[in-house]
Amino acid sequence: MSDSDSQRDHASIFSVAEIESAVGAIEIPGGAAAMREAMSRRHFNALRMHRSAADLDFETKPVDWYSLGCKATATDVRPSRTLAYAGGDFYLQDSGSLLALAAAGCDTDELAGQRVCDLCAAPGGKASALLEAIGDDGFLLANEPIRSRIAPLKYNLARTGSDRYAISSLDPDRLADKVGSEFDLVLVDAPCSGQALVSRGKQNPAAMTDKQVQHSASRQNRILDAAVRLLKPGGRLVYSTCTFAVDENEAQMQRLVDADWGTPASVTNLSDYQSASGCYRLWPHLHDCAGAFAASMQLADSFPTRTAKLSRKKSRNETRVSEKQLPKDWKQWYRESASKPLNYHIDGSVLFGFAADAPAWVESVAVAGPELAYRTGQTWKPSHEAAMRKGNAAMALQTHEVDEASARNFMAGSTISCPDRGWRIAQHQDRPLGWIKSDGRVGKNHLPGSARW
Ligand SMILES: C[S@@+](CC[C@H](N)C(=O)[O-])C[C@H]1O[C@@H](n2cnc3c(N)ncnc32)[C@H](O)[C@@H]1O
Repeated sequence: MSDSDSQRDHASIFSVAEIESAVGAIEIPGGAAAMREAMSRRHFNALRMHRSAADLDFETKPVDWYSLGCKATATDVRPSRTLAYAGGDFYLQDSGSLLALAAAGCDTDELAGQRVCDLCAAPGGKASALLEAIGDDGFLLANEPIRSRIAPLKYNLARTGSDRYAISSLDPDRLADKVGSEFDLVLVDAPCSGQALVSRGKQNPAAMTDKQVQHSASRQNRILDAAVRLLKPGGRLVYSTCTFAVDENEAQMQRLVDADWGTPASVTNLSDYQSASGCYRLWPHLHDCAGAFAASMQLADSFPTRTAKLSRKKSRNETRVSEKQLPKDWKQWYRESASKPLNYHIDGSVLFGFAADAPAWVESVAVAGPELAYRTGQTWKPSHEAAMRKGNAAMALQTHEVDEASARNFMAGSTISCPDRGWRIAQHQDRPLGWIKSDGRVGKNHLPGSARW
C-alpha cells in the first residue's frame, strides 16, 4: 500500500459524526464533512527560515500566520536535499506547527534576550525556533523527559548555530521544584491524542476516542500546573497541541483562567484564527496543514513565586573543567570570544561549553548542551554541533570553502580535496556543512551519519 493510500484509509475510518464527537463542543467552521475529506489529503511541509538565511533558489509562497514560514510552490522540489538546508538556513515542519511559534512571537523581536523554557521539547522543531528568536543574549532550557528522544533534540538545536541553551530531562513537576519561577515564557507543546496526525498515518486511530482524549487531558493538566510554577509573575505561557478535541485545547486554558492563575493574552497577528479568547486553531480543510491548536496566557502578577532549589548531588562545579583540562588540540579547533566566556563541562565522553552568563541552576539540571568535542577511546575530536555555530562563543578557527559539486559530495559522505592540513569546517557560500580533517591533500569526512544525505 502506498503512503497516500494508508493516509486515506486512516482518515476514512471515521464518519462525520465520529469526527464531530472527537472534536467536542466547538463548531467546525466549514463543517465536519469537508474536514473529513481534507484529513486524507497530503499536506507538504513548510520551511521555517533562519533569520540570517540567504535567498532560496526555488520559488515559495508565504505561510499566512508566520512571517518566517513559506512553502515551495512546485511539488517536485525537495528542500531537504538542498545545501541551504544542510547549512541550517531553514527547518522543515508542518505549517500547523508554526501556529504555536506565532503565538510565542518567534517571528518578531519580542523574545530577544528573554529566558525561555520549552517543557516538552523533542524533537526540537519549536525549541529551535525559540532559540533563534531569543538571539545572542537570551537563554533556552529545552526539557524532554524521555531520554531516548534527546538525540534528535540535540541535533536540531545545534543546527540553529546558537549556543545559548541547555537540555534537561526531567518530569515537569521535578523541574519546577528544582528551578523555580525563572522564565519569561514557557512553551508547553503537550503530548496529546494527536488527532491531526491520524490523517498522516502517524497516529493510532484510537486517538479519536474519548478514552484517549481524557487520558491525554489529565496528563496535560499535570504538565500545565508545573509550567505555571516555572513562570515569573507576569510571564507568558504558550500552550499547543496537534489535536482537535476541545477538552485538550480550549478547556485546558479555561481551567487555568478559572483558577485565576492568569488571563488570556491575545495575539494580534492571529486574530483570523481565534477560537476563544487567547486561543487559536488551524483546520486541515481551511489552512492546508494537518491542523493545530495554540493558546497564549499571561500569568497573574499575584501568582506565588518560588526560588530555585538546587540539587545537592550534582551541584555547580562538579563536572566543570578548567581550560587546562581541555583537549590538547583545542586551540587548533576553536577561537573563543573574550566577551562571551564559556563554562566547560565534561560529562563522560562529551565536552560542553555553557555560556558563562547562563542562569546558575543550568549546570544542575542539564544533561546536554552546546557540544564542543567528544572522546572516542583516548582521542578527542571536535563535535559536528560546534561546526554549525553561526556566532557567539567558541567558533571554529579554520574553514575550507568548497564548490557546489564538492559540497554535495561532502553531504553524501565523500572525502574532498583540501591542501591545508588539520581540522577545518567545510563550507559552501559561507554556510558551514561539517568538519573535515585533511592530511594536506584529502579532507576526511567527519559528518555524522544522521546528517548525511
Ligand atoms: C508534541 S511532542 C513535542 C514536539 C516538539 N515540541 C517539537 O516541536 O518538535 C510532545 C513531547 O512531550 C514529551 N512528553 C511526554 N510526556 C511528557 C511529560 N509528562 N512531560 C513533558 N513532556 C512529555 C514527549 O516525549 C514528546 O517529545
